[in-house]
Amino acid sequence: MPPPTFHAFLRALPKCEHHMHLEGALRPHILFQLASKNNITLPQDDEAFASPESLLSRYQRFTSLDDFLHYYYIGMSVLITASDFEDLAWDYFLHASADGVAHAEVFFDPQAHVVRAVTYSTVVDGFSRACKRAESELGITTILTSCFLRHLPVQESLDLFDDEEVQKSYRDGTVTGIGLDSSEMDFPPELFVELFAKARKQGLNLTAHAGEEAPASYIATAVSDLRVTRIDHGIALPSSPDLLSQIAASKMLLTVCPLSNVVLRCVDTIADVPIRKLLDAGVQFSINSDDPAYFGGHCLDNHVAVHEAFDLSVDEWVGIVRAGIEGSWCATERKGELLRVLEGVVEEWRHRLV
Ligand SMILES: Nc1ncnc2[nH]cnc12
Ligand SMILES: [Zn+2]
Repeated sequence: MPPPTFHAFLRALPKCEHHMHLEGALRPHILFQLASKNNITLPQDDEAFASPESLLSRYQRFTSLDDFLHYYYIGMSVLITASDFEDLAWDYFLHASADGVAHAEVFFDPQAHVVRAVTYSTVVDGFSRACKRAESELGITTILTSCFLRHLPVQESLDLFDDEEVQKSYRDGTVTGIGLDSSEMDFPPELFVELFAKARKQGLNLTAHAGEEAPASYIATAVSDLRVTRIDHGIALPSSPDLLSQIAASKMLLTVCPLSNVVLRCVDTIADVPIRKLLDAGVQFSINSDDPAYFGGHCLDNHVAVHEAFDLSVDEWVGIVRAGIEGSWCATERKGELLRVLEGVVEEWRHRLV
């Protein structure tokens, strides 16, 4: 743990979280409660599902992204009603608020719900109700981004994108962007060029998971072919010095998720997340929780873990948080507000931290 004062400083910073999957906030004991309420039978041939405790201990032994995704998709199968989705997101926003998150751009995976006959509107109604509450009761501004699952046939993503309910959510601004997630290896970004071209034409924000387990070439094609304005994870970036310089010069934001990278064995330890390399190269990045219920920590825990591993200076932290504000998809006025809060925090804390 950093000294108590530094921990309080990290908490006080007006952090923007850009990379968290709302379904990844489903904690095992809630998962079991919802399974019982909604009459969902959890797999009986896997002893991990014997109890919330055994499930949680299985989460500590993930072997890869795909091993995690297996549990992630089973877990979310207990979400049925709009209230289930609302309660899940609200639980996340309460944690985010306690962590000092000021602005949250959150993902959800519509294809994983519509395939179970839970309608897109049910999911979006529930999540957007929680977003509205987060804004009015917690003062957290929010943005919802619909992610498409890259392990499924491309045509399924195009069909869902064109669906009337989905289009309505884009038109009315309830959902303002698309992302690309799920199994990465062998599903390179360029497969989804048509989907992203359509979304771009509609003025949606574009992001993609890239360079999490797969090499930097996935980051390159996410940028060149999908024309994303953000990269989720991107930890493979330093392996390509030219691309590293290009991303740094473009000021594109990487949404780095340190605890996730360790738990999913993309790196051995937090010290192997390329935080120092990104800072030295001038790459803009934010620090995020990805799937907090599965990876053992929320946004602040990720900041603390990075501080413990890299012992960053106050100025480096201020730079990271400023990059997060500037790289957010919120309105310019909100960015201005958050930058002023950041200035106030620095003024209040700098003398206490020397
Ligand atoms: N870390 C991750 N990578 C890819 N897809 C995901 N879906 C939820 N978490 C994910
Ligand atoms: Zn993710």
